[in-house]
Amino acid sequence: MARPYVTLRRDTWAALSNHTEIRLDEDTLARLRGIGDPTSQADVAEVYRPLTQLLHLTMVNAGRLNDQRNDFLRLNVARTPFVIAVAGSVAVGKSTVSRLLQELLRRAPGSPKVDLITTDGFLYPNAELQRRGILHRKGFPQSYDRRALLQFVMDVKSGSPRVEAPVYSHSKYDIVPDEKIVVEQPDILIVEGLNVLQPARVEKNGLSGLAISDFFDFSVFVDAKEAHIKQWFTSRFLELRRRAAGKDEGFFVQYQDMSEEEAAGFASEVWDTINGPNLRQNVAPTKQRATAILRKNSDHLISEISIRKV
Ligand SMILES: Nc1ncnc2c1ncn2[C@@H]1O[C@H](COP(=O)(O)OP(=O)(O)O)[C@@H](O)[C@H]1O
Ligand SMILES: CC(C)(COP(=O)(O)O)[C@@H](O)C(=O)NCCC(=O)O
Repeated sequence: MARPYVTLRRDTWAALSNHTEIRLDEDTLARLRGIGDPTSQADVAEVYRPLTQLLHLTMVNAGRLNDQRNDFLRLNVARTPFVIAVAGSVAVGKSTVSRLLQELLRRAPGSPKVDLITTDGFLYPNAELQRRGILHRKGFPQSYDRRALLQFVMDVKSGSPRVEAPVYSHSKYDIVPDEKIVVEQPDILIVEGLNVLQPARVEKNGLSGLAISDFFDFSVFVDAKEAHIKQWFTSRFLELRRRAAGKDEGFFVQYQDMSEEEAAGFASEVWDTINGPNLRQNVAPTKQRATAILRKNSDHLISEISIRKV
């Protein structure tokens, strides 16, 4: 049976890259890594350099096609941003992948302006989630203001000069009122989030039939076995709790009185009741929609890469 993907082992993938020097110094890499994420210089060279090259060639050719199409249509419009999505479970390491791609793409020929936004800014505030009875469903598709997110991506992709996105704080566990991220005509926009590859819903009114994924030029799904991701989630929870020790503000203060075992048990329960079901029901089923799938083994090491060929 024909498959739309070509799947390559890491060493075969690494050999595709020419030896253009895209390097990150150790301090920069340390700044980009998420909590508990061991991404190394070897990963940059073997996994992210070929991915950056593939992204860059896709971008250059998409830009050319757009220019020619606009000429044909006699449209006098500027080039609009190339949009890259990064999808995958909670705690799989999307943020590290997104921040690395941002940094590496900034170093690509022409030094493009690369902005990054996370979809958590479009979560409904806790008070609204509570009103809807879905506070225990944070991260599920229905916990986002999907219409506002779609409008945001359409506005950026259409070349609007200035577009604002709301901001979520993990430490407050809520939307930060009055804080905004401003996106001003980047060459590349990276959109990171659990549900970015969800297909369109059929709505009764308004923007029916469209999803943010209709505006992506390239998408990456970060994949791993659920048992490993749960382990990373639990370790991160314990680490964040440790870091909150002695502080009197922030979401993790409430877990200070628990023993390590109780805290691990609590994280495991959050996984089993919220993030695990969300992964299985909503996130994992969108994997095959991605242009690239990065498969991680138990150590976060990317061992296999699949790329859509048709
Ligand atoms: N409770 C938290 N407190 C502070 N930072 C957090 C918390 N949960 C997640 N993060 C950070 O937020 C980012 C997004 O986390 P998450 O949505 O789980 O995606 P991923 O781990 O795939 O990047 C990561 O950089 C992570 O380290
Ligand atoms: C904020 C998130 C929903 C992820 O948001 P994303 O940027 O992927 O849209 C997730 O990281 C999270 O914190 N889930 C919380 C589940 C819970 O503890 O209720």
